[in-house]
Amino acid sequence: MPTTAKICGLSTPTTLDAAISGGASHVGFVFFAPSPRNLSRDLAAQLAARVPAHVRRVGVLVDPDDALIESVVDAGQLDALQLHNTSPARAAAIRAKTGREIWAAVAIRTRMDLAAAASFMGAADRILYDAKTPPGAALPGGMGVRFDWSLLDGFRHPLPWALSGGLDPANVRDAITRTGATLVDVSSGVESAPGIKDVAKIRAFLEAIRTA
Ligand SMILES: O=C(O)c1ccccc1NCC(=O)[C@H](O)[C@H](O)COP(=O)(O)O
Repeated sequence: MPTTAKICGLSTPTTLDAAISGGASHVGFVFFAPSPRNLSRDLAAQLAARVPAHVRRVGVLVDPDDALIESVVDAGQLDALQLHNTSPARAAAIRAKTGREIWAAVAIRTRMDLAAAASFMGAADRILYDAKTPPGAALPGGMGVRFDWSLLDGFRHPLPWALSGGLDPANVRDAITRTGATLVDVSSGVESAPGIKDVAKIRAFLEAIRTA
């Protein structure tokens, strides 16, 4: 099965267009104030309008309250909500309330961290295995941290899944070969500085997965 990609943290028309024309299956919009990729509702609406129907819009949220969800889901025309630091019960409630596909981010550093994935059965539609960011870090994702992919060896995935954390144009082919991921997610690996996406790196990443 060919691998597809979500380019996360897009915030300009030019870089969004590069992700779309390069073949991304998903584009990610971050709604988390401390992030350099945080979008206002209005900018999200402008960007969302550029996305063709075959590309899915994923909103990235950190244990969001109802007000934030109500503010961004329609404005960003979000097809899926990627939830970080959110309990299974809350994820299930958000899924019931919005009717949107739910991706549960599970932060991985050790094999024991994988156990959390099963707790999202019935609450989420997909697990995003992401690297655990360092204690005290400002963000739970988007920091270019990679986890040991061998932790996934032999793991019985409880749900469809995607691989994330520290991917870039140079390592994504190995990541796919090593883990068998059919969906990969990248943010800082296609940036020139935090929050600044780089068109050439986006193209290189998408080209790399096409030839994986
Ligand atoms: O990217 C952010 O700023 C962000 C902020 C708050 C929660 C999650 C965030 N990103 C989540 C993502 O989906 C990233 O693509 C993922 O963590 C991988 O990031 P990277 O290691 O930089 O490729």
